[in-house]
Amino acid sequence: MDLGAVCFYTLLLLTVLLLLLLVHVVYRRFTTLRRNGIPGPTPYPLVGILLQFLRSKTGFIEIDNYLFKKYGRVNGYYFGRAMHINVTDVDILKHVLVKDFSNFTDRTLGDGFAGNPTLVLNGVFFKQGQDWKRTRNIMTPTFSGGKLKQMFAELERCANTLAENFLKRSDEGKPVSVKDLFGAFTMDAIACTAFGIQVNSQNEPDDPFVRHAVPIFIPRNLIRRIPFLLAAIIPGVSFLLRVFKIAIFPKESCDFFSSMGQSLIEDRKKNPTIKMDFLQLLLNAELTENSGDEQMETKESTKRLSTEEINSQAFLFFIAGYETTASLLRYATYVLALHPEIDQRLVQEIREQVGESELTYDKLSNLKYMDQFVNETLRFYPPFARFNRHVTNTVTYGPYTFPAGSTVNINAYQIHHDPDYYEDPDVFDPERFSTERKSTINSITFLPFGCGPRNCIGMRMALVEAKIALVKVLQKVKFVRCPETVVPLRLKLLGLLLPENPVLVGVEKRQ
Ligand code: HEM
Repeated sequence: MDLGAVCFYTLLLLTVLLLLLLVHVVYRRFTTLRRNGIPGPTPYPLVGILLQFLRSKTGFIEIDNYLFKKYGRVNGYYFGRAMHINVTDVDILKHVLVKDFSNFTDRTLGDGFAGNPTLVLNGVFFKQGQDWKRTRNIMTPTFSGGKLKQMFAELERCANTLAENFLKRSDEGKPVSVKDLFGAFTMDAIACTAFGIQVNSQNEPDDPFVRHAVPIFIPRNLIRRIPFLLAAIIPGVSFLLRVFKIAIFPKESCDFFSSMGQSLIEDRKKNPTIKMDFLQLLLNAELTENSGDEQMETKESTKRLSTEEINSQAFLFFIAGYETTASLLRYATYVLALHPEIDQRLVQEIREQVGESELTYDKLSNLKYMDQFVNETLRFYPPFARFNRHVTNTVTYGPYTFPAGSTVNINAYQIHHDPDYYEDPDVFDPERFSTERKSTINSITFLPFGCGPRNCIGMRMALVEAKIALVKVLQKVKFVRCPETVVPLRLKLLGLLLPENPVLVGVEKRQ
């Protein structure tokens, strides 16, 4: 055999060996879950369930339901290369969210997230490990009941504008897309509570704040999602996203909020104010920690947030609080349009407890039926219905081993509609949350704000904001079902729970 042929056959052999090695590595990867006792569908090589996900009209409502029915309360699948484990078992949920929190501290952000600017990545939602803990510890006091009380007047001002706007729409006698009005309200509310600026997005949609905020929440079409989907399949794509700064959040909007926050912070530092917004509260936390002693300073600096970090938190409140709270209000009005008897009870309670008098924080806290109604709305339609935890170290629960690096998914929508956890789960019944009955609900199965040390930091704020809006609006108008109201709602679940079409209801002036 001549030298050329020897080289050719050696190369061929090496190529075959390399291919076999690759097949072996891919095979090992895509059988990891099964080898660890986690049942699930046989994955399509490289893409996992990605194609089913793209085809599905209801997103994870249908997919998770199918997996649960076929494989049980702990099941696994692959999204691209990533290993995912769905859990609806209460005991394991308790371990993941609370008891073994140190092994589940972080969220899995996904490879597609790498290209986002630091304004986004510095937000507490996205931070990891010790850095998350430090940030969360500094932020927690800013959400106390006392601080919220001080923001009450601003929230009330925004809610008054909202009620007036609904009243105007009642004169028009046309179906109303309630999300548009509630979205503008939550935007105003966040602008004043997070940044301390008065925006009237409810009546001035051309305000620069509004113009830059709106694109953040418009879902990307398939073409624009391709780079992020590729990152889930092909190793190395996330590196390219980072290098070329290809971000899920629109760059222009991020730049706008980054420089706006920066100049607000600088301005506040130069001209101290007694404003009571999150920006100021975080700045106060920074100043309180500043002892003036240089040695101390270095030690203490781990306890403070940098200007850049403060800016990121204010931006995050906006991302986390805008769509979620507006969604809660959208679903609440939809329910009221279909259930006039619930509307009646709410209005009666508002008349008895508030009447024509001024609304206060304490009066709001005394609205018991309102609280039951809001909780049941959050159970029935949890706005942020699917969240996750990253598995840091391999851990075993009974027959299941969760490999390090995999992701545990918690589908609150599915858990809230599980007949083993809620009797007649598809019946809307605020009485489930009455004083007598609510103790029968296992807290780990009510997850609209997540659970454990990494739950929603804005929960109290969201509840106060939503309840003020409902009181003010229901004092003025009534929601009714109209021919354009779609019943039942068709929903899609990605992380947020969204209706397929805008929710349209009739609005009538309350007599
Ligand atoms: C009805 C409205 C809201 C709902 C349903 C909601 C729901 C959630 C959920 C499910 C999580 C994940 C929890 C977990 O992983 O266990 C979360 C996290 C978070 N939410 Fe909310 N949220 C709402 C409003 C707000 C508001 C108004 C703010 C801020 C002003 C906010 C700020 C945050 C932050 C910062 C996190 C991340 C916490 C961390 O990682 O430490 N949320 N939210």
